Amino acid sequence: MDSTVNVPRWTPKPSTVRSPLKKPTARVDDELELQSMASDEDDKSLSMDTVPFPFSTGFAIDGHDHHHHPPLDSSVGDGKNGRRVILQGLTGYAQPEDVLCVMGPSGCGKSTLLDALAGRLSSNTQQTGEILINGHKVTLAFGTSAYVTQDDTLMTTLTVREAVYYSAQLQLPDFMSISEKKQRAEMTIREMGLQDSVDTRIGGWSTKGLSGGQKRRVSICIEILTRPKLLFLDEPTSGLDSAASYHVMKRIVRLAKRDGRTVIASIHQPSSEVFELFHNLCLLSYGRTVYFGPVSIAEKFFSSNGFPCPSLRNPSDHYLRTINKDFDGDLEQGLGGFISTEEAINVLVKSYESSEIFQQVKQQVAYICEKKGKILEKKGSQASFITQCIVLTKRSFVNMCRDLGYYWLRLAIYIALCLCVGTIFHDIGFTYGSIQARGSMLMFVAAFLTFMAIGGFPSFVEDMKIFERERLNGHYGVGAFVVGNTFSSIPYLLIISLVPGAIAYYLVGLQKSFQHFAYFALLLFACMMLVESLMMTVASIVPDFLMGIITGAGIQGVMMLNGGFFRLPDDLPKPFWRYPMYYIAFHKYANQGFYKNEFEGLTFPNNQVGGSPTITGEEILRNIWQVEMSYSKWIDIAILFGMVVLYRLMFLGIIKIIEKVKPIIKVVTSVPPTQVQTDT
Ligand SMILES: Nc1ncnc2c1ncn2[C@@H]1O[C@H](COP(=O)(O)OP(=O)(O)OP(=O)(O)O)[C@@H](O)[C@H]1O
Repeated sequence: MDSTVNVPRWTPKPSTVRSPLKKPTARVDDELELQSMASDEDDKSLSMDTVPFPFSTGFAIDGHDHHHHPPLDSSVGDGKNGRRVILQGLTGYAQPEDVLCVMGPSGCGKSTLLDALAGRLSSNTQQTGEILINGHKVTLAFGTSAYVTQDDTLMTTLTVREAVYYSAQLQLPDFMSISEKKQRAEMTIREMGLQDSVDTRIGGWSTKGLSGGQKRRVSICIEILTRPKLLFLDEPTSGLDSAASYHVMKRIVRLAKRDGRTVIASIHQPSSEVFELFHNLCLLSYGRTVYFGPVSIAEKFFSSNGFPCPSLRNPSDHYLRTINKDFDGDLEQGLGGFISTEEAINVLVKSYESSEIFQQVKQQVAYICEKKGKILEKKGSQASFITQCIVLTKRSFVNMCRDLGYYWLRLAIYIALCLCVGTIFHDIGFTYGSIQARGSMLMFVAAFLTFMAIGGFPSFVEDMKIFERERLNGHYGVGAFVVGNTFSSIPYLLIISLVPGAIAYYLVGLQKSFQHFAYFALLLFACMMLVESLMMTVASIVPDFLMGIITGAGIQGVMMLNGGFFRLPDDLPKPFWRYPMYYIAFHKYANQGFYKNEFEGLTFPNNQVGGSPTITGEEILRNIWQVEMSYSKWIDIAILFGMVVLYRLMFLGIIKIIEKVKPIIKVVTSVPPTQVQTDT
């Protein structure tokens, strides 16, 4: 409870509702009313985290900056004629204890508005105008607000209880006991009506688990666990039946009321019961505001403009019917005959702009901004770094264990491949020909077995998606994610280095001592970790699974080609391939480590004419494979482990850089309002 702001409530009680068409009330009256209403709640608001959330983004449609705070505009490049406007000239606000409902036809810009408010617009979108929290500019991503996005990005292998409980451990403060965290998780699950499916796995494309509506509720559960001060919900009721929608929304409204939270929700088709739960309504049509104000007077606004709600129709259905021009059809306008939907929208937009409600909204925005409450702090997770690391390692371990595609399928294929290697190179012997066979076999293990790590890429991408969502909502830091992801994979990589490695090693009949096998398995493990780290780095830059696989395979292909087997090191063209690429490719160290481990100490018959009758392993390494003999095989393995650390740090660094650079790009690409107007 760190920010305490005493904010007057603006929304008039139903008895004091003024018709939008009545003469505007003087500002001083508003203030008096505000003050008196505020005093009713003084005690309560002083003890709560309250976050008035005025948003005022973009520019005036007529091009004049006639608002104290420029309104919102958001546009996106259409690839041909400059920019396409998604939102124009929106002004509004949201305040504690209230739920602001954003409604409009599909594609009207609801999600874009929520993204703009939450500071999450994609980089190809330009935004102008101001978004202020308590009168201050605040970046809302990374833990300052919670956002339930339209798509449910959840860990599909976990049960509902596990997903919510892990999340509780990640987000709730360390001073809360384990049982308190469990209790909070259970309570939130019950609040969202999921008590009957607590032990059901969430499920995804491969396995059916929860229904779409149940997943929606799990997503909401996870975000409301910490009772965030500012909550964005993008279509929280999609996929829910009307009763479930009502109960879910009622609980969210209760959360807002009881804890003084600010909630902004976009919604498609609220039943009349759900609609009545909202306080303020922001009705958008093709990026423009048709209405922003109390839900209770929206009906009057529509009827006064000639669009009264028929007696048996749900008001929200009526509003959407009136402002959806995607489908042809004329509307009846009062007694004035029929007009097209486009005209109806224009009438409503113009009427709203000249209405008293709009004046009040602007006054309210100005008032909240003048008051300048406390700056909304970034809270994020309150669990310590160590707790985050432990929980993420556990969660990721469970996920890897249950996701067949992550490691188990790879293990099966590795076993099959190693059986192939073991039978093709079976009992390799110590003939002169076995020198080449040994080299090829070891190179195959170093390059192709590790290459198969790209098979896990789809799972990496899923992990990254979940990370991105949780990171933006401030559930944990990048460092904890990297640690969790690294440590959870170690046991699996050890298994797939040991079991298939042993099959190949002993079937082929490489050096017999255990110490040699241990080195072989350890080197294979280091290579596997390295390739995984490389692929995670690729996933952080190319978070698309097809493009990522192609990129990862390409990088590895180049390294493999350049690792000193297909072209001997001395023959590699100097400027690029020999220096520096040969030293960057991990295959160099992998091949040389395997070769030193196998050839050192062995002697082979020499079939070369004119030479000595035998050739030692060291000579083979130096003269045939051109291995660097100035350091031991343990240095090769140490370099590989060093590369693992470096790649993991690169992974961490890239995520951090992307986080830092994205907002800068946004600022650089955003244009002043007048320019945007020209574009439109
Ligand atoms: N980054 C973007 N690039 C291109 N077009 C975009 C982008 N973001 C939004 N749009 C376009 O803006 C319009 C509004 O999209 P938005 O997702 O905000 O609509 P919505 O009201 O939430 O729709 P729905 O209710 O169907 O989810 C759409 O036509 C969409 O194609």
